[in-house]
Amino acid sequence: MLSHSVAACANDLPPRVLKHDYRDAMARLGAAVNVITTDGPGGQAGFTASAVCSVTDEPPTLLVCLNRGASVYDAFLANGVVCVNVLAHGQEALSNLFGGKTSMAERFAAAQWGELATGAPVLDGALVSFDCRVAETTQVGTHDILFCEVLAIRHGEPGKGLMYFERAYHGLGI
Ligand SMILES: NC(=O)c1ccc[n+]([C@@H]2O[C@H](COP(=O)([O-])OP(=O)(O)OC[C@H]3O[C@@H](n4cnc5c(N)ncnc54)[C@H](O)[C@@H]3O)[C@@H](O)[C@H]2O)c1
Ligand SMILES: Cc1cc2c(cc1C)N(C[C@H](O)[C@H](O)[C@H](O)COP(=O)(O)O)c1[nH]c(=O)[nH]c(=O)c1N2
Repeated sequence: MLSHSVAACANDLPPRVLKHDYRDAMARLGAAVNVITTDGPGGQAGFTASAVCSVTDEPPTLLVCLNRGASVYDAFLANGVVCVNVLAHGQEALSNLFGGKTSMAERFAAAQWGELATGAPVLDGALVSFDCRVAETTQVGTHDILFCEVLAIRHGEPGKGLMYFERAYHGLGI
């Protein structure tokens, strides 16, 4: 009962945060940079994502937020498989290529790729890659949240991670 009235109260609050203020604030929430790939009946596609995190280890599941306006959206929807390739420091150019407005051919020509269980492209030189099937999808605002069940993992060479913080890339770690 209490939680119901709290929720009703929360729904009555007026929206106070503008989009650009939200983005300015989010710029301070540092995150790892990943290239998310897919392949299958919808074709090969990939995009850069920082909105990625672990959900549960039983079953091993991570989430990826994908803007429905992205050119890659239809391919991801049709294929139902993804590979989350965690970028290493030094792969900034690849992040920018997969970050938009370049053709898929140009994006994939810039690196070497393998595959694991699903056929989604696995990036040579990634710190680690998670090969997944999309178990569930939820829509929130402009984005789909893909809940991705991990079917196989490939570890790359250890090295510095690539972080995105204050709208710039930074190396992190050893
Ligand atoms: N989650 C996302 O979709 C996301 C995250 C990072 C960057 N981007 C893309 O890269 C561009 C450059 O980003 P930037 O960090 O240099 O500057 P920015 O001012 O556009 O974004 C600052 C921060 O806001 C968040 N953000 C940006 N666009 C978002 C969106 N559409 N939905 C949810 N969160 C969003 C991210 O955390 C981002 O790091 C953005 O305009 C956007 O197109 C998208
Ligand atoms: C560092 C960084 C981080 C992100 C992005 C960009 C960059 C540079 N982009 C944007 C995304 O990569 C871009 O929109 C896609 O490549 C699709 O662009 P096209 O529509 O194909 O031009 C992005 N998009 C998204 O849907 N979810 C995300 O988490 C992120 N994160």
